[in-house]
Amino acid sequence: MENTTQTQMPLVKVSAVTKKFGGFTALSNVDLVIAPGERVGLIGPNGSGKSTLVNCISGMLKIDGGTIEFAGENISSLPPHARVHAGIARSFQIPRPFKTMSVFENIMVVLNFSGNDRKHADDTRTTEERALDIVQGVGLFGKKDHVSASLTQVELRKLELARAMAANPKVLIADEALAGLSGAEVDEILDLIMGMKEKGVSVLMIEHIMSAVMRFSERLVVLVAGNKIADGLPQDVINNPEVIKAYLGE
Ligand SMILES: Nc1ncnc2c1ncn2[C@@H]1O[C@H](COP(=O)(O)OP(=O)(O)OP(=O)(O)O)[C@@H](O)[C@H]1O
Repeated sequence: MENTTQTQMPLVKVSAVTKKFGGFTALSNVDLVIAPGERVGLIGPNGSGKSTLVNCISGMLKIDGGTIEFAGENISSLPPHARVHAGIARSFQIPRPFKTMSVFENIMVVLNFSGNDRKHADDTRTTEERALDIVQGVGLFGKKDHVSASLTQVELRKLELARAMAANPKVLIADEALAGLSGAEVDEILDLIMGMKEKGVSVLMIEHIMSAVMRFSERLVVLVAGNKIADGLPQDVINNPEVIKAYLGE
């Protein structure tokens, strides 16, 4: 069930990646391609290797075999900060916002340390103006001067998204961004993540909430026990007997 419609140069290209923890193989020859601006859902039963795969892409884990390319460059041995700099942002696990700083200050920190390097040449806004635009973009303008420790759960997710966007990424890895939110809040955060496509940002989303995965994904990838068992259009993938068996057998 490989997607054969991809003709653009992939933004992310994971080829035959293997990751072992001691004698245990957490990922076995996994391939994954993400096109520029594409929204890809990554699902699989608990312990199937989803976090391990995104940790390999973001550089938190070293791979034991295969290659990871980003925009045509082999980044397999780059440290995490160099991958962030190249345009890979990871949200919802680390880094956490600075609790004693305001929403605005949290965005300024990211812009000063990473986003400014990667801003578009024709962007004439000041750093402060850019920070305010980002804060406004996630609906936190009214809270811009509030310390992040005072934010609600859904506001914190918005701040994390804003921090990821401030780094001006080409791909965002959203790892269980919707966990613990109410139905309306899930829709709110999902809308923000889906809106990134208009900014040209690709998103790889790990998520257990299937209704959200189906709404979000242009393509759906399934890992089971460290192997990719399906990769294609979401409707096709969820009707794949091997995928159904993997979930029912959980
Ligand atoms: N640092 C580690 N050392 C040893 N084993 C690990 C380590 N990290 C992950 N594993 C093992 O690798 C397997 C894959 O774990 P991983 O966290 O990638 O799964 P997952 O699909 O993200 O699961 P979940 O949906 O529960 O988050 C599991 O069996 C896990 O116990």
